[in-house]
Formats: sequence, structure tokens, C-alpha cells
Amino acid sequence: MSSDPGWSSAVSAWLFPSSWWPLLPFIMLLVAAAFVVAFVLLLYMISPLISPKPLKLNGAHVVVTGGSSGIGKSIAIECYKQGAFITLVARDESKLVQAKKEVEKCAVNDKQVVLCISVDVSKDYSQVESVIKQAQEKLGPVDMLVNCAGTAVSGKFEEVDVERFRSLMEVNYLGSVYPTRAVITTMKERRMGRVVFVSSQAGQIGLFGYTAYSASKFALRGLAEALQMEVKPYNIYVTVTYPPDTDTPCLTEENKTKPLETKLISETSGVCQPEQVAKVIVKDAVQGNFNSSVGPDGYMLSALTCGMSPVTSITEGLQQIVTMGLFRTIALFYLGSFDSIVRRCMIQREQSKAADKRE
Ligand SMILES: NC(=O)C1=CN([C@@H]2O[C@H](COP(=O)(O)OP(=O)(O)OC[C@H]3O[C@@H](n4cnc5c(N)ncnc54)[C@H](OP(=O)(O)O)[C@@H]3O)[C@@H](O)[C@H]2O)C=CC1
Ligand SMILES: CCCCCCCCCCCCCCCC(=O)[C@@H](N)CO
Repeated sequence: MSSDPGWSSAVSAWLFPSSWWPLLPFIMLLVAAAFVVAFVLLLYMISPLISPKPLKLNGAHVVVTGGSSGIGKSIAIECYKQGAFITLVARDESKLVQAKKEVEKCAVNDKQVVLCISVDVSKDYSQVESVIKQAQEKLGPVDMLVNCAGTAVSGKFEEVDVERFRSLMEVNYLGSVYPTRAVITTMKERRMGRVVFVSSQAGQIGLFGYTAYSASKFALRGLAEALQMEVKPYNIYVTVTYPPDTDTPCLTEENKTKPLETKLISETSGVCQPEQVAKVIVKDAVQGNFNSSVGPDGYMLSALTCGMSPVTSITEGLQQIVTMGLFRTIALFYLGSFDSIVRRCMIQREQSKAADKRE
């Protein structure tokens, strides 16, 4: 009986009626799409739990280290334009006074104040702590700290003075640890605050000529991730920003000794103006975004290097998930072109050396 062909074809006709069988793949696709849509909708429903509430800059006290020049000065101006009270921190007093004048020109009300503090942020913690205390006494508790004091050195690993490895780590890393340490307790007590670390695109990828510099900027990311996990329950948000080459006195100085390889590789993402970079940084810090990048290359680099960093919006998380593979593919082409720049420069150098010897 069981071998009766009529019976089995009746069963299969019942299970897979010829009319809708060809539709099965589409139905499955539809179900899968419905699941994805439901998942994304669910994510957006819980998004207020993930995204921080924006900080109001009007009347807020913003401390900017490195605020007397370049990116830091532009950040101070941007915050001042939005009604903040500013403390500028740097070493050189005359540069501070000059910057204060420039910031004050952008006042939006007559209550606003710009305070200047001359201190080396990288040397003595107790000194940094005491000047921050003074600033808090004058302008109230710090709502936002921007760690922008820093400097760059480029050169081949064996040509960079060993002392520079230490000094860069001191200024770029410890110079961000100390001011942060000095404000964090009060921020935790007040259950509010923003801390910004100014890293660099060279803090996302290690590049020829930046052995000392990249390391000091990568360090900020580790600090920021760990700190963010600690202070999130206190409603404090940390932002790490990764600017490309930016037209500042620091870049002019750095360009005087920059190896050709570093120059050619950096040209990939061009040069930005400090005002443009500052706008992005302030916007991201106000929103409490952990990651802040400038330009299309910056966007790709940040998605690519997001690792286990916190996510501050659903859109950001979804974009990372979707783009990771594509950006890695693009990155491999970039890496190939960087390697060939390095190789070409080496061959050229050797050829000109050989030519010199012959003469
Ligand atoms: N320009 C660029 O291409 C890029 C820069 N960055 C980063 O942005 C930050 C700012 O750079 P940029 O604006 O170009 O540089 P600038 O040289 O224009 O400004 C640096 C600022 O930091 C201050 N500063 C330096 N060392 C100390 C210190 N030990 N203690 C206190 N203040 C200090 C300087 O004042 P003073 O010397 O008087 O102390 C100055 O106000 C740096 O961290 C840099 O690494 C990141 C990516 C790209
Ligand atoms: C998907 C992958 C995209 C990859 C894009 C790669 C772009 C690399 C450009 C690196 C530029 C480094 C600038 C450093 C700026 C700096 O910090 C100094 N100028 C400080 O003075």
C-alpha cells in the first residue's frame, strides 16, 4: 500500500500545493524583513534609554585646555557663541590674553566671562587641581571639560629623540588625565557633565612617522572607554574626537620636519579649518556622543575602529553593523596605497643617496 504512487503524490500536493509553492522564497523573505523591521522599531523605542540628554551650553561653565590657540581656541569661541562661560587653560600668558580678547568678541550676552589660567597641564597634578578649584570658585562647577592641550612630533622611530616619547605621553595623555581627574568628583556629585578628549585620526590608525604621537593619542581612547563605563550611571558623557590635519600653529610647526611619507599619507584626508573642526566637536560633546569624527574619511575610520566603544544612538549602532565589512574592504586598499608610498619613498631615497656617492 505504502508504495502506492497515488497516495504519496496526494500527500505532497497537500503539503506543497503547486499554486503557492513557488511563492515560498518570497514569503520567507517577507517574514525575515518583518523581523528586521520589528527589531529596528524596537531599537528606536528603547533609544531614549541609550541617547543622552543634550547639555545646555547657555550659562554653562566650559574649561578648555589648550584654549589659547588652534582647535582649542575655536572650541572656546564656539561655546561662547552659545552663551557659555569659559576658562582658557594654557602655559603662555600673552597667548592666553590675546585669545581671551578674541573669544570675548563673540559674546551673546553681557553676563558672560572669560577666565584665563596659566598652568602646565602635564607636570604637577596638585597644581592642576588647585587651578581648576580656583576656576570653579569664580565661574561655578565645570559642566564641560575639553582636553585639547597637546602637541605633535613626527619623524622616523629611530630619529625621534627618546625624550620626546616621554614628553608627548606627558602632554597628550597625562595632560588630559590631570584636568579630568580634577573635575570628575564634582561632576559625579552633581550627576552631570561632559568630558572631551581631543585625539586625532592618527589615534585611530598608526601611521608612518607617528610612532610617538599615535601612541599618545591611542592612549586617550583606552582612558575614555574605561572612564565612560565608570561615569555613565552618573549621567556624565565622554567624547573622543579624531580630527584630521587642521590648519593651526601646531600643524605649521610639525610640517617643518614631517617626513615625506607622513605628508603624502596625511594628504589622503586633507586639511580642515579649526572653526569647522570645533563646530563638530562641540555639537558631538553637547549631544554626549562618545565618538566624534570630521569628514567622510573620519566617518569611515570611526565606524571601522568602533571596537567595543559605547554607542550613543541607534542610528550609529546600525550604521556600524551595516558598514563594517565594506569599510574594511576600502581600508585594505588605503593600506596598500600607504605601503606603496613608503616603498616608493625608500627607493627614491636610496637612489638619490647612490647618485650623491657617485658625484
Ligand atoms: N592641528 C592638527 O592637525 C591636529 C591637532 N590635533 C590635536 O588637537 C590639539 C590641539 O592642537 P592644535 O590646536 O593644532 O595646536 P596649537 O599648538 O595651536 O595649540 C595647542 C594648545 O595647547 C596648549 N598647550 C600645549 N602644551 C601645553 C601644556 N603642557 N600645558 C598647558 N597647555 C598646553 C598651547 O598653549 P601653550 O603652548 O601656551 O601652553 C595651545 O593653547 C592637540 O592635542 C593636537 O594633538 C588632532 C588632530 C589634528
Ligand atoms: C575606510 C578607511 C578610511 C581610511 C582613511 C585614512 C586616512 C588617513 C589619514 C590620516 C591623517 C592623519 C592626520 C593626523 C593629524 C594630526 O594629528 C597631526 N597633524 C597633529 O598635528
